[in-house]
Amino acid sequence: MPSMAQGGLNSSVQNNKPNPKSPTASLFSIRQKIAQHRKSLPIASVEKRLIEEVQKNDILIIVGETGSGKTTQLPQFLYNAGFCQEGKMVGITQPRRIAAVTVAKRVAEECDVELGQRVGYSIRFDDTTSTSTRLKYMTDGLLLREALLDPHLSRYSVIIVDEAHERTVHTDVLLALLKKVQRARLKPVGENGPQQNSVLRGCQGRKISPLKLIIMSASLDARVFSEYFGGAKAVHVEGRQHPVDILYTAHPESDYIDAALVTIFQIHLEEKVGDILVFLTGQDEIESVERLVQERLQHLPEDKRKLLPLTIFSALPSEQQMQAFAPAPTGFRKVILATNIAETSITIPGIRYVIDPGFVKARSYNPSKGMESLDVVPASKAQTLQRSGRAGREGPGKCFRLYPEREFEKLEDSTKPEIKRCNLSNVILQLKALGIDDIIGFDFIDKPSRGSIVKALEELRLLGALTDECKLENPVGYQMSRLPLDPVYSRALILANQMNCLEEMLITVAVLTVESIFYDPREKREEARASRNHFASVEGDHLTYLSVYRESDEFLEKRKVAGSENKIDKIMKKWCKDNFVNSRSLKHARDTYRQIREHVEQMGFTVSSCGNDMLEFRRCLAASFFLKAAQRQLDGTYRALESGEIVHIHPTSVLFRSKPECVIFNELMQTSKKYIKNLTIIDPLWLTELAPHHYKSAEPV
Ligand SMILES: Nc1ncnc2c1ncn2[C@@H]1O[C@H](COP(=O)(O)OP(=O)(O)OP(=O)(O)O)[C@@H](O)[C@H]1O
Repeated sequence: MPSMAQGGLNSSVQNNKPNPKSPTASLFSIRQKIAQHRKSLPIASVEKRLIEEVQKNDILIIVGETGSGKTTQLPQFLYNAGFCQEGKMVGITQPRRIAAVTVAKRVAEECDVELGQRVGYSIRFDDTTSTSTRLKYMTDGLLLREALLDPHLSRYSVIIVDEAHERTVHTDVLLALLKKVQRARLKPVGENGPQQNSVLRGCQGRKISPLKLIIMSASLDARVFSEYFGGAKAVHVEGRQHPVDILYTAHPESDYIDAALVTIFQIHLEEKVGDILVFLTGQDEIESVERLVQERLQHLPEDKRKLLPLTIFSALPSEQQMQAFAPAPTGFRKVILATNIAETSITIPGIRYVIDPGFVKARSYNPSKGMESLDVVPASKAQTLQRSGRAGREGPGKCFRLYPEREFEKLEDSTKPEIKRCNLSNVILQLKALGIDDIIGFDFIDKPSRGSIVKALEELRLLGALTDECKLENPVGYQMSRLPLDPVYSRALILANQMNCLEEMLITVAVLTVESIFYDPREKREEARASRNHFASVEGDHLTYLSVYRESDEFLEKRKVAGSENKIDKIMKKWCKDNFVNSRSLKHARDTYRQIREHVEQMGFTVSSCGNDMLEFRRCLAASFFLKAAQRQLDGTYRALESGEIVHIHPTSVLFRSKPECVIFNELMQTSKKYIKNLTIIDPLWLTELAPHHYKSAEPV
């Protein structure tokens, strides 16, 4: 792979400094600092060569160290080189929402423009772009949705797929789609090469020219991508902005949570100024470390307590995630407890220390059993490299890996592509909506197993999205593809609309999207259980969630709480604490409810409620989730009707003790046992009545 050594600098800073006493002086100095910072990035020295490579190659793979400036600078180089003329845009995709948002804000600041003007971001439920936007940061999933409306992606001159090493299912599908779009936008190859004079018409009759594609990461196996794109050129941007010292433990740690806590306090008490970023595996773990940090702080002398724990995980509402990006109050050190959503692309100002216990929660899926599992597994080398890359972005940093160096050598190089370990029904429905019919023959970079494709097609057929010939032809299928939800939840909303319980289903789906609506501290388990009883419905978890949500609504209503979001948040937090409800999860559920409600209303649905007729709502749950039904066996275990698996009711379910005869459930998870979660009691006869195409005879047992 040719590399680009650091050479001359291309950016320039203005020399005509204003009077230091003038009001514009401080603004000038901020601008000057930013300009100097940009000049100092390794990528700045190769701007001209990179642009030449983009001009010469329709597909370019760029590998460069973390922090070298790929994500923030390359789009600006392309803008300056004229790639956004005639209203065209450069699109930059990120696997994570948080990265799309924070990077766009930073680039807008660097360009000295208002966010949403030249530079903007667009993520599910939050679009800041305008007709003036030329550099558009977005999630890979969002670009896939855009392709539904504009199959040639005709508004883009260049698309940059950033952090491609993450190999999310959306990145993989997007790469395949972009390959197709690029071909469609090329004229038949003539003597002048492929990229000249080619003009097609976009969906709105606009002229469209060839599409440039750039694939980018710091930890990319460039060969895999190059081969996939028929020998595409790969270049390496050399140079790292600031050094990061990597430190390992001498021996393996038996308890990585405890080791992380010890390291947090060691840094806090012994190291120089600088904030700390700790990578943990999930919301529960993060919240328990947050509490432990608070507790241990109480044992420190008053003047040593200035450590502020903050959190970042995907179920946290965006504005709360953003709190981690604000500077710590004077004299305080921030310790940010994050999942791997903070692993790539983002720069959190102030971070000098990273603590990496070396684990990640990874989803896997067994299509034949329809069973998902979420296991804590060792992170890959690519992930650990990204993690250490979060230190050293503003100055030299340190990364504390909580395992011995010999363990690092044993890690997998990269993470197994998500497409090989997830339920594909969502992706396949989207591909179908994009007009891609032959899923098995589709040109994936890594083919998912035939078994999981067949299973997903079957599921979509049973949900009524596809015809018996696996074609997307009916209105229900199109409606389902328009909703940004798992097909089974989209179907549930469509059915609820017909059965007059859309309001109840919207709440249910919103609550099901959060990790856990209840707060269950180990030390107060009994008290928490007693409080949960107050919400508990004998008919199951879904109705219990409804009552939590509704009681929180009534509480706000009674108080006639008006005023700022902050005031509402405060009051809600107190209510949640008293009722052992997880306030962050509830807030997330409320936001999601609002967003999905907007979607269904745009689709022309009227949100009506079944009032107290919970029978109708349970019938609707049965009609929606009939693929996940389970029947009690003589020995008290359950048999999942679809797969025949022997399963157990999860102890967190309100039905754990009552053991009803027949239930529907939303999740089948393998942890210490095969557990079903989120259950509602149903009459087994409903299955044959409401899903006769699946349960043909009158005996589902
Ligand atoms: N929000 C921000 N606030 C302050 N500085 C920032 C911010 N975003 C980026 N930077 C600075 O710009 C540098 C380059 O960031 P950029 O995201 O372009 O690098 P990258 O090569 O894409 O890194 P990675 O591979 O880790 O995504 C960072 O190291 C940091 O110094």
